[in-house]
Amino acid sequence: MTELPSLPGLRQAIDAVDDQVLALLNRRAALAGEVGRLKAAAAPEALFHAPAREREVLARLEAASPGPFPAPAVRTVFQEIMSACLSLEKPLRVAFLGPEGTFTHLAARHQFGGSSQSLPQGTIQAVFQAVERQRADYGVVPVENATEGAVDSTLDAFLDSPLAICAEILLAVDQALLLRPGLDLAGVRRVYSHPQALGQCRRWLETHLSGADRIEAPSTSEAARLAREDAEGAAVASELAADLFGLRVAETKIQDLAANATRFLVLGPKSAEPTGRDRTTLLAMAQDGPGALLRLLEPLARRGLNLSRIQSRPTRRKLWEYAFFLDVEGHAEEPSMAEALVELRGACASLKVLGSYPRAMEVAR
Ligand SMILES: O=C(O)C(=O)C[C@]1(C(=O)O)C=C[C@@H](O)C=C1
Repeated sequence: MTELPSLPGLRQAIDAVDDQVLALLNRRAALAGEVGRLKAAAAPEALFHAPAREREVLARLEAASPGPFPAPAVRTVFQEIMSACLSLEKPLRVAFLGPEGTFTHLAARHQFGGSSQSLPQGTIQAVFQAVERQRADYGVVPVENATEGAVDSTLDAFLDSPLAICAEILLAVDQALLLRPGLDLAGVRRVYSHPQALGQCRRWLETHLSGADRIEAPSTSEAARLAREDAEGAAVASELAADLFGLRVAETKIQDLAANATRFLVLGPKSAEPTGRDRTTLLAMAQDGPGALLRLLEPLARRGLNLSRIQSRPTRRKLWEYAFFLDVEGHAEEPSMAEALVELRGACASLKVLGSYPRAMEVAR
Protein backbone atom coordinates (compact mmCIF):
# COMPACT_ATOMS: atom_id res chain seq x y z
CA MET A 1 0.00 0.00 0.00
CA THR A 2 1.40 3.46 -0.94
CA GLU A 3 1.65 5.82 1.97
CA LEU A 4 -0.29 9.13 1.82
CA PRO A 5 1.97 12.21 1.65
CA SER A 6 2.11 14.14 4.91
CA LEU A 7 0.65 17.67 5.32
CA PRO A 8 4.01 19.25 6.27
CA GLY A 9 5.61 17.52 3.28
CA LEU A 10 2.94 18.85 0.87
CA ARG A 11 3.23 22.35 2.32
CA GLN A 12 6.98 22.25 1.88
CA ALA A 13 6.46 21.27 -1.78
CA ILE A 14 4.00 24.18 -2.21
CA ASP A 15 6.56 26.57 -0.65
CA ALA A 16 9.15 25.41 -3.18
CA VAL A 17 6.71 25.98 -6.09
CA ASP A 18 5.78 29.42 -4.71
CA ASP A 19 9.47 30.36 -4.66
CA GLN A 20 9.71 29.42 -8.33
CA VAL A 21 6.49 31.31 -9.21
CA LEU A 22 7.85 34.39 -7.41
CA ALA A 23 11.22 34.20 -9.18
CA LEU A 24 9.41 33.90 -12.54
CA LEU A 25 7.10 36.81 -11.70
CA ASN A 26 10.14 38.97 -10.98
CA ARG A 27 11.76 37.91 -14.25
CA ARG A 28 8.53 38.78 -16.06
CA ALA A 29 8.33 42.17 -14.32
CA ALA A 30 11.93 42.97 -15.36
CA LEU A 31 11.06 42.16 -19.00
CA ALA A 32 7.95 44.36 -18.84
CA GLY A 33 10.15 47.14 -17.41
CA GLU A 34 12.35 46.82 -20.51
CA VAL A 35 9.27 46.96 -22.76
CA GLY A 36 8.31 50.18 -20.96
CA ARG A 37 11.74 51.76 -21.54
CA LEU A 38 11.59 50.76 -25.21
CA LYS A 39 8.13 52.33 -25.60
CA ALA A 40 9.21 55.54 -23.82
CA ALA A 41 12.31 55.84 -26.04
CA ALA A 42 10.23 55.32 -29.20
CA ALA A 43 7.67 58.02 -28.35
CA PRO A 44 7.34 60.23 -25.26
CA GLU A 45 3.53 60.01 -25.53
CA ALA A 46 3.62 56.23 -26.00
CA LEU A 47 0.59 54.14 -25.05
CA PHE A 48 1.87 51.77 -22.40
CA HIS A 49 -1.42 49.94 -22.02
CA ALA A 50 -1.80 47.51 -24.93
CA PRO A 51 -5.29 45.89 -24.75
CA ALA A 52 -4.81 43.95 -28.01
CA ARG A 53 -1.59 42.40 -26.68
CA GLU A 54 -3.28 41.60 -23.34
CA ARG A 55 -6.10 39.83 -25.16
CA GLU A 56 -3.55 37.79 -27.14
CA VAL A 57 -1.68 36.80 -23.94
CA LEU A 58 -4.89 35.75 -22.15
CA ALA A 59 -6.28 33.78 -25.09
CA ARG A 60 -3.00 31.92 -25.57
CA LEU A 61 -2.65 31.01 -21.90
CA GLU A 62 -6.30 29.98 -21.47
CA ALA A 63 -5.98 27.63 -24.45
CA ALA A 64 -2.60 26.29 -23.35
CA SER A 65 -3.39 25.59 -19.68
CA PRO A 66 -3.65 21.82 -19.10
CA GLY A 67 -5.35 22.19 -15.68
CA PRO A 68 -6.15 21.42 -12.92
CA PHE A 69 -5.70 25.17 -12.25
CA PRO A 70 -9.27 26.49 -12.98
CA ALA A 71 -9.55 28.05 -16.48
CA PRO A 72 -11.34 31.28 -15.34
CA ALA A 73 -8.62 31.79 -12.72
CA VAL A 74 -5.93 31.69 -15.45
CA ARG A 75 -7.52 34.85 -16.86
CA THR A 76 -7.97 36.56 -13.47
CA VAL A 77 -4.42 35.82 -12.31
CA PHE A 78 -2.75 36.88 -15.56
CA GLN A 79 -4.85 40.02 -15.79
CA GLU A 80 -3.53 41.02 -12.36
CA ILE A 81 0.02 40.07 -13.36
CA MET A 82 -0.17 42.29 -16.44
CA SER A 83 -1.72 45.09 -14.40
CA ALA A 84 1.20 44.88 -11.95
CA CYS A 85 3.78 44.71 -14.76
CA LEU A 86 2.17 47.69 -16.47
CA SER A 87 2.36 49.69 -13.23
CA LEU A 88 6.16 49.30 -13.48
CA GLU A 89 6.16 50.68 -17.02
CA LYS A 90 3.94 53.61 -16.04
CA PRO A 91 1.48 53.82 -13.12
CA LEU A 92 -1.88 54.15 -14.87
CA ARG A 93 -4.44 56.67 -13.62
CA VAL A 94 -7.96 55.46 -14.38
CA ALA A 95 -10.99 57.75 -13.99
CA PHE A 96 -14.41 56.12 -13.69
CA LEU A 97 -17.96 56.96 -12.70
CA GLY A 98 -17.69 56.61 -8.94
CA PRO A 99 -17.71 56.54 -6.02
CA GLU A 100 -15.72 53.40 -5.32
CA GLY A 101 -17.75 50.18 -5.33
CA THR A 102 -19.97 51.08 -8.31
CA PHE A 103 -20.30 48.66 -11.22
CA THR A 104 -18.21 51.08 -13.33
CA HIS A 105 -15.46 50.69 -10.70
CA LEU A 106 -15.75 46.90 -11.10
CA ALA A 107 -15.51 47.28 -14.90
CA ALA A 108 -12.41 49.50 -14.50
CA ARG A 109 -10.81 46.95 -12.18
CA HIS A 110 -11.59 44.17 -14.64
CA GLN A 111 -9.87 46.08 -17.44
CA PHE A 112 -6.89 47.58 -15.61
CA GLY A 113 -6.43 45.29 -12.58
CA GLY A 114 -5.73 46.28 -9.00
CA SER A 115 -2.37 47.97 -9.65
CA SER A 116 -3.80 51.01 -11.42
CA GLN A 117 -4.59 54.24 -9.59
CA SER A 118 -8.37 54.79 -9.12
CA LEU A 119 -9.76 58.25 -9.79
CA PRO A 120 -13.51 58.08 -9.02
CA GLN A 121 -15.53 60.94 -10.59
CA GLY A 122 -18.98 62.24 -9.70
CA THR A 123 -20.39 62.38 -13.24
CA ILE A 124 -19.85 60.90 -16.70
CA GLN A 125 -18.92 64.38 -17.96
CA ALA A 126 -16.22 64.60 -15.26
CA VAL A 127 -14.74 61.27 -16.44
CA PHE A 128 -14.41 62.69 -19.97
CA GLN A 129 -12.86 65.90 -18.60
CA ALA A 130 -10.33 64.05 -16.42
CA VAL A 131 -8.99 62.23 -19.50
CA GLU A 132 -9.21 65.27 -21.80
CA ARG A 133 -7.20 67.37 -19.31
CA GLN A 134 -4.72 64.51 -18.86
CA ARG A 135 -5.41 64.12 -15.15
CA ALA A 136 -6.20 60.49 -16.03
CA ASP A 137 -4.71 58.21 -18.68
CA TYR A 138 -8.00 56.38 -19.30
CA GLY A 139 -11.65 56.75 -18.38
CA VAL A 140 -14.40 54.14 -17.96
CA VAL A 141 -18.08 54.99 -18.54
CA PRO A 142 -21.26 52.88 -18.94
CA VAL A 143 -22.87 53.04 -22.39
CA GLU A 144 -25.80 50.59 -22.31
CA ASN A 145 -27.57 48.25 -19.91
CA ALA A 146 -29.45 45.09 -20.89
CA THR A 147 -32.51 46.12 -18.81
CA GLU A 148 -32.45 49.92 -18.96
CA GLY A 149 -31.02 50.60 -22.47
CA ALA A 150 -28.69 53.43 -23.57
CA VAL A 151 -26.87 55.72 -21.15
CA ASP A 152 -27.68 59.04 -22.81
CA SER A 153 -25.17 61.17 -20.89
CA THR A 154 -22.31 59.05 -22.27
CA LEU A 155 -23.54 59.45 -25.86
CA ASP A 156 -24.03 63.20 -25.35
CA ALA A 157 -20.49 63.62 -23.95
CA PHE A 158 -19.03 62.21 -27.19
CA LEU A 159 -20.62 65.01 -29.23
CA ASP A 160 -18.00 67.51 -28.02
CA SER A 161 -15.11 65.28 -27.01
CA PRO A 162 -11.83 64.62 -28.84
CA LEU A 163 -11.37 61.31 -26.97
CA ALA A 164 -11.29 57.90 -28.62
CA ILE A 165 -12.82 54.59 -27.52
CA CYS A 166 -9.98 52.10 -27.03
CA ALA A 167 -11.77 49.14 -25.40
CA GLU A 168 -15.18 47.84 -24.34
CA ILE A 169 -16.09 45.77 -21.30
CA LEU A 170 -19.22 43.65 -20.89
CA LEU A 171 -19.88 43.09 -17.22
CA ALA A 172 -22.52 40.96 -15.52
CA VAL A 173 -24.46 43.22 -13.15
CA ASP A 174 -25.47 41.13 -10.16
CA GLN A 175 -27.28 43.21 -7.56
CA ALA A 176 -27.01 42.19 -3.91
CA LEU A 177 -29.05 43.11 -0.85
CA LEU A 178 -26.68 44.55 1.76
CA LEU A 179 -27.48 44.88 5.47
CA ARG A 180 -25.73 46.26 8.53
CA PRO A 181 -24.18 43.45 10.57
CA GLY A 182 -26.79 42.26 13.11
CA LEU A 183 -29.81 43.45 11.10
CA ASP A 184 -32.05 40.87 9.40
CA LEU A 185 -34.64 41.20 6.60
CA ALA A 186 -37.57 41.50 9.04
CA GLY A 187 -35.97 44.61 10.59
CA VAL A 188 -35.53 46.54 7.31
CA ARG A 189 -37.72 49.66 6.99
CA ARG A 190 -35.83 51.49 4.19
CA VAL A 191 -34.07 50.23 1.04
CA TYR A 192 -31.58 52.64 -0.55
CA SER A 193 -30.30 52.44 -4.13
CA HIS A 194 -29.87 54.12 -7.49
CA PRO A 195 -33.28 54.26 -9.27
CA GLN A 196 -31.97 51.96 -12.05
CA ALA A 197 -30.90 49.32 -9.52
CA LEU A 198 -34.23 49.55 -7.67
CA GLY A 199 -35.93 49.09 -11.06
CA GLN A 200 -33.77 46.06 -11.87
CA CYS A 201 -34.82 44.35 -8.60
CA ARG A 202 -38.50 45.35 -8.54
CA ARG A 203 -39.91 41.80 -8.28
CA TRP A 204 -37.53 40.64 -5.53
CA LEU A 205 -38.15 43.76 -3.45
CA GLU A 206 -41.94 43.39 -3.83
CA THR A 207 -41.76 39.77 -2.66
CA HIS A 208 -39.28 40.11 0.21
CA LEU A 209 -39.40 43.74 1.34
CA SER A 210 -42.87 44.97 0.37
CA GLY A 211 -43.26 46.89 3.63
CA ALA A 212 -39.99 48.86 3.34
CA ASP A 213 -39.75 52.34 1.73
CA ARG A 214 -37.59 52.66 -1.42
CA ILE A 215 -35.16 55.59 -1.15
CA GLU A 216 -33.30 56.79 -4.23
CA ALA A 217 -29.57 57.50 -4.01
CA PRO A 218 -27.15 59.01 -6.59
CA SER A 219 -25.28 55.70 -6.93
CA THR A 220 -25.37 52.16 -5.54
CA SER A 221 -22.22 52.90 -3.51
CA GLU A 222 -23.73 56.02 -1.98
CA ALA A 223 -26.77 53.85 -1.12
CA ALA A 224 -24.47 51.45 0.73
CA ARG A 225 -23.00 54.35 2.70
CA LEU A 226 -26.50 55.60 3.62
CA ALA A 227 -27.62 52.10 4.68
CA ARG A 228 -24.57 51.84 6.94
CA GLU A 229 -25.77 54.96 8.79
CA ASP A 230 -29.41 53.84 9.11
CA ALA A 231 -30.15 51.30 11.87
CA GLU A 232 -33.12 49.98 9.83
CA GLY A 233 -31.65 50.51 6.35
CA ALA A 234 -30.62 48.13 3.56
CA ALA A 235 -28.98 48.81 0.18
CA VAL A 236 -29.16 47.29 -3.28
CA ALA A 237 -25.57 47.44 -4.54
CA SER A 238 -22.55 45.38 -5.60
CA GLU A 239 -20.84 42.88 -3.33
CA LEU A 240 -17.73 45.08 -3.58
CA ALA A 241 -19.73 47.90 -1.96
CA ALA A 242 -20.46 45.56 0.98
CA ASP A 243 -16.70 45.18 1.57
CA LEU A 244 -16.01 48.90 1.18
CA PHE A 245 -18.82 50.07 3.49
CA GLY A 246 -18.76 47.34 6.14
CA LEU A 247 -22.10 45.75 5.24
CA ARG A 248 -23.17 42.11 5.12
CA VAL A 249 -24.32 40.46 1.87
CA ALA A 250 -27.79 39.12 2.84
CA GLU A 251 -28.78 37.93 -0.64
CA THR A 252 -27.04 37.82 -4.03
CA LYS A 253 -28.37 38.10 -7.63
CA ILE A 254 -31.66 39.74 -6.67
CA GLN A 255 -32.15 41.40 -10.10
CA ASP A 256 -35.29 40.39 -12.07
CA LEU A 257 -33.32 39.63 -15.25
CA ALA A 258 -30.84 36.90 -14.32
CA ALA A 259 -28.52 37.76 -17.24
CA ASN A 260 -28.42 41.50 -16.42
CA ALA A 261 -25.28 43.06 -17.94
CA THR A 262 -23.86 46.49 -18.75
CA ARG A 263 -21.53 47.48 -21.57
CA PHE A 264 -18.80 49.98 -20.62
CA LEU A 265 -16.41 51.95 -22.85
CA VAL A 266 -12.79 52.78 -22.12
CA LEU A 267 -11.84 56.32 -23.22
CA GLY A 268 -8.30 57.21 -24.13
CA PRO A 269 -6.20 59.35 -26.43
CA LYS A 270 -6.49 56.97 -29.41
CA SER A 271 -8.05 53.79 -30.81
CA ALA A 272 -6.62 50.32 -30.25
CA GLU A 273 -4.58 48.33 -32.78
CA PRO A 274 -6.49 45.83 -34.97
CA THR A 275 -6.93 42.33 -33.48
CA GLY A 276 -9.12 40.75 -36.19
CA ARG A 277 -12.18 40.77 -33.90
CA ASP A 278 -12.89 44.46 -33.46
CA ARG A 279 -15.71 46.93 -33.34
CA THR A 280 -15.79 50.52 -34.63
CA THR A 281 -18.08 53.22 -33.26
CA LEU A 282 -19.02 56.05 -35.61
CA LEU A 283 -20.74 59.36 -34.93
CA ALA A 284 -22.56 60.60 -38.02
CA MET A 285 -24.62 63.73 -38.61
CA ALA A 286 -27.06 62.80 -41.35
CA GLN A 287 -27.85 65.29 -44.11
CA ASP A 288 -31.37 66.64 -43.89
CA GLY A 289 -33.74 65.16 -46.49
CA PRO A 290 -35.41 61.98 -47.67
CA GLY A 291 -33.33 58.81 -47.65
CA ALA A 292 -30.62 60.32 -45.40
CA LEU A 293 -30.56 57.37 -43.01
CA LEU A 294 -30.57 54.90 -45.90
CA ARG A 295 -27.49 56.62 -47.41
CA LEU A 296 -25.78 56.18 -44.03
CA LEU A 297 -26.46 52.46 -43.84
CA GLU A 298 -26.10 51.47 -47.48
CA PRO A 299 -22.25 51.73 -47.78
CA LEU A 300 -21.95 49.40 -44.78
CA ALA A 301 -24.60 46.89 -45.91
CA ARG A 302 -23.17 46.67 -49.45
CA ARG A 303 -19.80 45.56 -48.02
CA GLY A 304 -21.36 43.04 -45.64
CA LEU A 305 -20.25 45.08 -42.60
CA ASN A 306 -22.42 44.10 -39.64
CA LEU A 307 -24.13 47.03 -37.93
CA SER A 308 -24.62 45.82 -34.36
CA ARG A 309 -26.29 48.96 -33.00
CA ILE A 310 -27.69 52.32 -34.05
CA GLN A 311 -28.77 55.00 -31.62
CA SER A 312 -29.83 58.57 -32.25
CA ARG A 313 -29.50 61.64 -30.00
CA PRO A 314 -30.54 65.26 -30.59
CA THR A 315 -27.41 67.35 -31.38
CA ARG A 316 -28.67 70.27 -29.21
CA ARG A 317 -27.21 72.62 -31.84
CA LYS A 318 -30.14 72.88 -34.20
CA LEU A 319 -33.78 72.01 -33.67
CA TRP A 320 -34.64 68.46 -34.84
CA GLU A 321 -31.05 67.72 -35.87
CA TYR A 322 -29.89 64.25 -34.86
CA ALA A 323 -26.55 62.55 -34.36
CA PHE A 324 -26.37 58.81 -35.09
CA PHE A 325 -24.11 56.47 -33.15
CA LEU A 326 -23.28 53.39 -35.21
CA ASP A 327 -21.46 50.29 -33.91
CA VAL A 328 -20.00 48.33 -36.81
CA GLU A 329 -18.06 45.06 -36.60
CA GLY A 330 -14.52 45.48 -37.93
CA HIS A 331 -11.57 47.88 -37.56
CA ALA A 332 -11.32 51.28 -39.32
CA GLU A 333 -7.93 50.21 -40.76
CA GLU A 334 -9.42 47.16 -42.51
CA PRO A 335 -9.81 47.82 -46.28
CA SER A 336 -13.60 47.26 -46.53
CA MET A 337 -14.28 49.51 -43.52
CA ALA A 338 -11.83 52.17 -44.77
CA GLU A 339 -13.64 52.22 -48.16
CA ALA A 340 -17.04 52.42 -46.45
CA LEU A 341 -15.83 55.37 -44.36
CA VAL A 342 -14.70 57.30 -47.46
CA GLU A 343 -18.14 56.77 -49.00
CA LEU A 344 -19.93 57.65 -45.76
CA ARG A 345 -18.01 60.94 -45.50
CA GLY A 346 -19.55 61.94 -48.81
CA ALA A 347 -23.01 60.81 -47.75
CA CYS A 348 -23.43 62.67 -44.45
CA ALA A 349 -22.96 66.18 -43.11
CA SER A 350 -20.11 65.03 -40.84
CA LEU A 351 -18.57 61.77 -39.74
CA LYS A 352 -16.30 61.06 -36.78
CA VAL A 353 -14.69 57.72 -36.00
CA LEU A 354 -15.03 57.53 -32.22
CA GLY A 355 -12.76 54.50 -32.09
CA SER A 356 -11.91 50.96 -33.14
CA TYR A 357 -11.32 48.52 -30.32
CA PRO A 358 -11.30 44.77 -29.52
CA ARG A 359 -14.83 43.33 -29.26
CA ALA A 360 -15.68 42.00 -25.77
CA MET A 361 -16.21 38.31 -26.50
CA GLU A 362 -17.76 37.33 -23.18
CA VAL A 363 -19.59 38.77 -20.20
CA ALA A 364 -17.09 39.35 -17.39
CA ARG A 365 -18.03 38.49 -13.80
O1 LIG B 1 3.62 43.89 -24.34
C1 LIG B 1 3.50 45.03 -23.91
O2 LIG B 1 3.25 46.01 -24.67
C2 LIG B 1 3.65 45.29 -22.47
O3 LIG B 1 3.62 46.45 -22.08
C3 LIG B 1 3.71 44.14 -21.51
C4 LIG B 1 2.36 43.80 -20.92
C5 LIG B 1 2.50 42.46 -20.12
O4 LIG B 1 2.66 42.54 -18.92
O5 LIG B 1 2.48 41.43 -20.77
C6 LIG B 1 1.92 44.88 -19.99
C7 LIG B 1 0.98 45.81 -20.32
C8 LIG B 1 0.33 45.88 -21.63
O6 LIG B 1 -0.99 46.34 -21.51
C9 LIG B 1 0.43 44.60 -22.34
C10 LIG B 1 1.35 43.63 -22.00
